[in-house]
Amino acid sequence: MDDISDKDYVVIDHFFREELYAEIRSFFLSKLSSFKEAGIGVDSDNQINSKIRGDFTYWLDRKRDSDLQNFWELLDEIIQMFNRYCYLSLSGYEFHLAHYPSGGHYDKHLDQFENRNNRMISVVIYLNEGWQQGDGGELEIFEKDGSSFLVEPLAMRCVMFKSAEVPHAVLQANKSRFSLTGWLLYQPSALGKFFG
Ligand SMILES: O=C(O)CCC(=O)C(=O)O
Ligand SMILES: [Fe+2]
Repeated sequence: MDDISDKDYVVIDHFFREELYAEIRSFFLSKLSSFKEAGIGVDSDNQINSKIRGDFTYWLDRKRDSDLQNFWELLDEIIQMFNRYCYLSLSGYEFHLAHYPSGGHYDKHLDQFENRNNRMISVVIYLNEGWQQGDGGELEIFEKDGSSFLVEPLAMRCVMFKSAEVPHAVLQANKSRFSLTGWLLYQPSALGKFFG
């Protein structure tokens, strides 16, 4: 909590109990055939441009995806913590599973859209067991002074950052790259269901 207040981002390893991690990963694998090519922008603006991003996503829905019940409950706790310790007024979230096939990347961007600015905190959880140097798909985080550093997308690692403040990019993956990505919202939104 202190890190995200001071530095705008935080990287946490071993974020989950093993059991919860295993549940998320097996859910991910069970949905892999239903992923769709991700777009950029919101709603009617939503365009697919694989020059900018090359991932495939599956938007989650708490009611339908009740196999992730333990994850949803953890998320409720995380939101409460942000509200209590960082004085945010988070009241919703939107999450998707993301698959970057080999060759996929995402250019430098911010997670807020021009016409929609309710994404407060970005949360990325990586599911890549046995990731090694050379597999690619590192998350590049840009600091305010323009310097940047790389975060390896290791299994059980969670990265959180302020959606409006931290520019970031996903370097080209040389192997399939799996993650669970989402946004904690200032106001709830159903938009997530309609794009990606
Ligand atoms: O998967 C990641 O490391 C970041 C993904 C991302 O930036 C996004 O989906 O907006
Ligand atoms: Fe992003």
